Amino acid sequence: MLEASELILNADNSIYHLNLLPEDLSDTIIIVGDQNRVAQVSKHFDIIEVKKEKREFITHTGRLKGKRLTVLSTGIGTDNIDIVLNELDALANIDFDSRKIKKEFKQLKIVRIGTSGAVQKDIPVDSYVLSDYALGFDGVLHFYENEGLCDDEFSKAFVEHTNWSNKKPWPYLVKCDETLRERLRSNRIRYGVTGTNSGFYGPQGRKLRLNLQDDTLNDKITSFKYKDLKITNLEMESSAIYGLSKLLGHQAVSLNCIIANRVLGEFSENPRKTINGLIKYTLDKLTE
Ligand SMILES: O=P(O)(O)O[C@H]1O[C@H](CO)[C@@H](O)[C@H]1O
Ligand SMILES: O=c1cc[nH]c(=O)[nH]1
Repeated sequence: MLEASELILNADNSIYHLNLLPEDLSDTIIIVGDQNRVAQVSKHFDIIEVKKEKREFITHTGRLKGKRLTVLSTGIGTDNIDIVLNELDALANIDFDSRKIKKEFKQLKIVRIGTSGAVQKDIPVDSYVLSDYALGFDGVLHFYENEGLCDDEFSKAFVEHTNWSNKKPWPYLVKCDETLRERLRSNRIRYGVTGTNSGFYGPQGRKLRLNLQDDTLNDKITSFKYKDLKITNLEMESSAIYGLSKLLGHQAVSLNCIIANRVLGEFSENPRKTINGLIKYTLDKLTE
């Protein structure tokens, strides 16, 4: 039995941070960083059945072309993803009355629709990248037993190429779910390796007033190659989404809207329009 301090439920039996009851959730879930993006997704639904929120976690569940879908905001960062993935899984796979893990496992499909900055010249702003792999610079996965999940040879080559400081977490590489990737695939999408950072400024090599530990890190990220893989873009959630989904047995894919090109110093002139394009694309694919 899970103690009150471990599986934390609110007075109405909803899960602590997400404020959701098991029946509020569909098994296909779109996660977005920005709270305002939830309505940008759910405005396309034919009907919205559930609207709940707490802190940065806003959830709408509804139906589109007969398919039940949930869209949920995570806020920024892998620390929030640790909360969201664990609570989504609890909603699906733990009985809140008995506080025991259910005998029958329910698999969730999780699709991130997020913004991101490209680190390759040939990935233009306003394009879309599906993360075939996520490379985590954040360290969240190291707190879980994860033997055999990550490609350590890739990480070793990356650490050597970048002269990665041993004061930073060991970068971990996790693959997307191939079945869900197949479902979301098309020639409108590029594919790549997404670096997940623990911050937007220093950790992504942005220098405003503070000096960086390694001024050349982004150049080394751009020039890094392992077999036929190159790092394509940077954002702040995908590695923990992939890592925790794999450990929990769920399918996950991260779709990135490229709003910045860090090599060319460019930023999208209309990010909202580009994000809306990716939202429509994803909804079409999920309801095909
Ligand atoms: O647009 P979202 O989904 O928030 O994703 C990206 O944008 C945020 C930073 O501006 C980070 O969360 C990053 O991953
Ligand atoms: O450069 C960018 C753009 C969006 N989100 C990020 O995390 N980085």
